[in-house]
Amino acid sequence: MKKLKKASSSANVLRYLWGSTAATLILTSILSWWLLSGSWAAWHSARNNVIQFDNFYQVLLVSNDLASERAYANELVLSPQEKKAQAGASLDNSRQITDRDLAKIPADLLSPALLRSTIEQLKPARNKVDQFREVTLSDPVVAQRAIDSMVAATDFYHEALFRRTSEFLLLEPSALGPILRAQALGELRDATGRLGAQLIIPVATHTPIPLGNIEALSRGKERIAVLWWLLRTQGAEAHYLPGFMQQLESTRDQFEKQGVAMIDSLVIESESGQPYSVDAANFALRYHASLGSFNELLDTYLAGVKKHYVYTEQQALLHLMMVVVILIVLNLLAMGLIFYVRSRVLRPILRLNEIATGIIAGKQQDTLMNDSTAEEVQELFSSLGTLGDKLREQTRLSKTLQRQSEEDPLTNLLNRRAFDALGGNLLKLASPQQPAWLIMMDVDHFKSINDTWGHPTGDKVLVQLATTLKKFSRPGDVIGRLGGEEFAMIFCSPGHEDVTGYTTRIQNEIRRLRFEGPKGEPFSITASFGVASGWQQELSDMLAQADAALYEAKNSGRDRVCGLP
Ligand SMILES: Nc1nc2c(ncn2[C@@H]2O[C@H](COP(=O)(O)OP(=O)(O)OP(=O)(O)O)[C@@H](O)[C@H]2O)c(=O)[nH]1
Repeated sequence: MKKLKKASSSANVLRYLWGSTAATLILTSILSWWLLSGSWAAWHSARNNVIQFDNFYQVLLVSNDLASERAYANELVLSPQEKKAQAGASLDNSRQITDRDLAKIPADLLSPALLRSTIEQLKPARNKVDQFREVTLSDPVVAQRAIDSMVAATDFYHEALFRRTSEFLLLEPSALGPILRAQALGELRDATGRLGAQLIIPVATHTPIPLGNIEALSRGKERIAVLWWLLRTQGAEAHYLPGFMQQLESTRDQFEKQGVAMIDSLVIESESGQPYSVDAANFALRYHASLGSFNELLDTYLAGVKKHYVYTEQQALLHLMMVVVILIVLNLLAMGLIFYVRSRVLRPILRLNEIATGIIAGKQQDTLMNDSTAEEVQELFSSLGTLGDKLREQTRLSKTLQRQSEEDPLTNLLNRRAFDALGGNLLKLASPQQPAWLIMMDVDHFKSINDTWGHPTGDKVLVQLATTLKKFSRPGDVIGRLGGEEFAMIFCSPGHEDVTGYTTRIQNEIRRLRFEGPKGEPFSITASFGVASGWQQELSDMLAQADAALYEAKNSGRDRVCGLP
């Protein structure tokens, strides 16, 4: 029962270990998933921001290119004959930039159909502007048409841009601020360009500015004021674009002082009927120059935001990789620890338990251990081995001592004390049907053997007698040397016939024994027997009875058995 309990407790320990391993695996997987999903989401969002903003950058760039191209187109329309070639070259250069950036827009950003439509809108507008490569402005209506068709082509593209912006924001709401502000910058560039366009024809034709243009100027200024206000509301960009606000203010200052001031004075001149203080070509050039910083402003903003998004993405990726590496290391450590404890500590301890159980049961145990066992457990193995050796030595010693305390050293039969103890136990098992029989035996004239042949010869006789008694005894018989040349046997037997036969066989055997003196002199011996039987009585009483019978055998001539019923 105890053994079973020990075996099941060993199995339990292993079960608990596997249970803990499974629990650790599940918990670390949940923790890993939780940590990884957060880092993954952060990285994914940062990466999305980079991609989306990059896409938006492409689309916005074309808007900016178109605004710029419009300004060069205005310059060409208004330029005097001698400057036509230079203005044409600048316009060509600007158109190349627009076409290059348009070609770069991937099909999934703006549909090919939409791009085709933009190009189709652009082509006739450009053709109308190209009429002014050779001829100077003569018909203001034709010139206005050329300028308006360029504005219409830009408007068409802007519609597509707005649609795309709202799609971006749906995809990645976290980029809302930067994308709206970038769009506002693009709008600002466009609105400031359109403002100047309202004055080009009146200035070129030296006519008052029509009311419609004055209203358009007023709406344009309001639009620009709203855009300036919107751009002041900086979000997180304030941290990673520290010089941007300053650049914004200086751009505004430059535009107010040069562009807006020029427009305002032209409007006053128009309303007061004065001639314009600047000719159309100069106006176009100077106004275009006052818008130069808008392109830089947009470039600074877009490049800064993109750089920030790329940096954020790199940081998020680094964080994600660190989390992955840490989790892998942690998982490996946890697994390693579990397997270390299992193979180097737990299994050896279970083996130690087996060895200790074996030692308790008195079995010889093999205390060899695996080299990979933990050092402390190895020491335990070695100590247990030593303990086992010592216990076995102790057991052997105590067995020897016990045998010595119970044995007669000459004949190896039980001594008197052991005979009394074992004989007393046997007597307790006796019953009327199976009484105990006690036979006392004493060598006849043993003194004369000693005297005649010497003490060593007497010893040999005693040893030979002991051998003879053992030879005739049965398992369970208790045989002892009571002292000197006196021996006794006690056993249980149902009837005296058996005892008589047994005693006679021993008596005859002793008679047949042949001994030699120190010089080979032959002699033989006889012995006298006293028998007693009984149950439920003390051994000492039976010994007294047998002794009395032995006394009788001695007195009645020796070499005989007395006391049998
Ligand atoms: N050799 C030897 N002799 C022993 C030992 N123990 C006792 N004796 C001797 O045994 C002898 C016993 O002699 P007694 O008691 O006179 O008896 P006995 O000579 O046998 O005479 P009966 O018994 O009357 O026949 C003594 O001489 C003891 O010294 C022993 O261990 N070895």
